[in-house]
Amino acid sequence: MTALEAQVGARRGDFDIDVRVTVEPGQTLAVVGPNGAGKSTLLQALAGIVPLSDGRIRLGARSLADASTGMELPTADRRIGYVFQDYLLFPHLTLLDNVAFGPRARGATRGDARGIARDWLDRVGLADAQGRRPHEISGGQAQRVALARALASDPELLLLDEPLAALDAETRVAMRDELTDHLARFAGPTIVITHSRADVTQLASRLMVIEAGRVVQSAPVADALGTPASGFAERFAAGDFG
Ligand SMILES: Nc1ncnc2c1ncn2[C@@H]1O[C@H](COP(=O)(O)OP(=O)(O)OP(=O)(O)O)[C@@H](O)[C@H]1O
Repeated sequence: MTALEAQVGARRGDFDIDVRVTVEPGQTLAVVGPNGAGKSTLLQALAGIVPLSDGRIRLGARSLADASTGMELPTADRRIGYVFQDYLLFPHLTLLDNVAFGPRARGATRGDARGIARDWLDRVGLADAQGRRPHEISGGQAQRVALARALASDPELLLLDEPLAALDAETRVAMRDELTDHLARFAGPTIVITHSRADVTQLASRLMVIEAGRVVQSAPVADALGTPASGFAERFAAGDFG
């Protein structure tokens, strides 16, 4: 079983984060905070897109990064599934090849990678659309492809950056239910960034509030929402952000 244990120091120009995060296998941690608090920076540091300035990242027995030695495992070798805020599908590739990209990058033959991709498109209900390109599908479908692509590479850690934010209200409710099912089947740790209280209560078991690059609160969801530790956390718990 693979837990995430990280102490993440990272810089973005004048801005920096210093966040300790632990997520157990099969657990989902929701990360909330005001705009610019450093939530995406945290995920990008975990994924190796932004280097650590301080701290270390461990995933199970593996060290992904250690600032004390300068070790940074390349993103492709971290075994991380990442759903970006705006999905970032490859526009010129079919849905099948978008999803096959991860397994292919991990060394699967073209045929095997496509087989895995077909299986994942089937699981997210898009088997019939495998030959389409991203501009030919809806936002909800793109969200499903992005999730299939993240999971098809058999990740040990799942990072979701506002995965439902771009969807209309009705689609969001349906996709939240689908995401709940996928997360229940995923054995590794998951971190989901969101601005939605409904996402937190339905998807996550723990909640972490980040403000100005620092952890303000980290607790089981019910405790965090019941005793919010800051003005932002209080407004979030009251459902002011949807
Ligand atoms: N590529 C970059 N170069 C320099 N600064 C950046 C870069 N990306 C983000 N920042 C800055 O880093 C800070 C944190 O940004 P980040 O995207 O991590 O916040 P966030 O909590 O995810 O915000 P949001 O809720 O708006 O997505 C912000 O002040 C932002 O302006």
